[in-house]
Amino acid sequence: MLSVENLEKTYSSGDEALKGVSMEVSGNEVVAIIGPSGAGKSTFIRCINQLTEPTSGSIELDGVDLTGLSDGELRDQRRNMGMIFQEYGLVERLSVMENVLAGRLGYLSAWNAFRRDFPEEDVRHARATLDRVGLGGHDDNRADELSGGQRQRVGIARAVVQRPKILLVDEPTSSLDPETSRAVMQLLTEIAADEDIPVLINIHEVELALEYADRVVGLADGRLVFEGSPSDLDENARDTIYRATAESSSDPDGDAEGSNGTDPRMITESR
Ligand SMILES: Nc1ncnc2c1ncn2[C@@H]1O[C@H](COP(=O)(O)OP(=O)(O)OP(=O)(O)O)[C@@H](O)[C@H]1O
Repeated sequence: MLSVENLEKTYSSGDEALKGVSMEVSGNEVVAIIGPSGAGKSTFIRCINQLTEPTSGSIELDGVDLTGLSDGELRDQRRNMGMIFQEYGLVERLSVMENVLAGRLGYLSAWNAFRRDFPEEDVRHARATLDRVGLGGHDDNRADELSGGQRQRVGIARAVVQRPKILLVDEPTSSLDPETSRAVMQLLTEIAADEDIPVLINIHEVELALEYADRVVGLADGRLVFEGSPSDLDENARDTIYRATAESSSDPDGDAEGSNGTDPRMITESR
């Protein structure tokens, strides 16, 4: 289970990207984070993976606090978090198989990692995972020979072979056409069930979140302002998520979100 408590992030530029966000993600649920540009969605995912250091708050994965770890401890904990990126994050000149096996590098000794010497079991698992994501037979293709949708499937396979405890997914469909986007979202929901792990997805496209997520979280101006099932995300809820940024920038007290004060699902303060 991922448990985030009162997470804050202020960049050195002074930008307050997260202002006390708390949430839990567990089981094999698919949770979509939506919100306007600049709401803090990417910062949230990057803080969980410690690609960005939070300013304060706690992040626990299966009871282990991920903040303040030594480099070695962080390396071990990162193995537990599969990360999937908007721009795929592949090494374009390497083969599909080499890219997928990169997900196992964190398990190798430094010497074997240097030589890219993977156990046979890792290679078997990588091949089976490539079949699973619909890329069987593409092992030897270079990554730059693939379409965007295929590249994202390689990114998903690389995360899955880590055998992570959670998948963190940052805008997986932003570079894809609508049909491919739906196929990628479908695959992610199937992986959550097959691997029995939760999936936390930042996503711009609200309709995709509604179709594929079990739960939707709305961020606005660094705060969690909505949390509920897709069916709870009615027009009023959407309005709150997408209006809050504009209102808070003209609200000197910074407490404009939830100002309608009528909907119990709207979260007006950090928990
Ligand atoms: N590296 C950084 N240095 C300084 N400020 C940053 C940095 N990254 C993000 N920010 C600021 O933090 C705030 C939140 O940005 P973030 O990228 O997390 O939002 P987002 O919801 O993911 O937006 P988008 O949907 O456009 O990607 C914004 O004000 C942004 O300008």
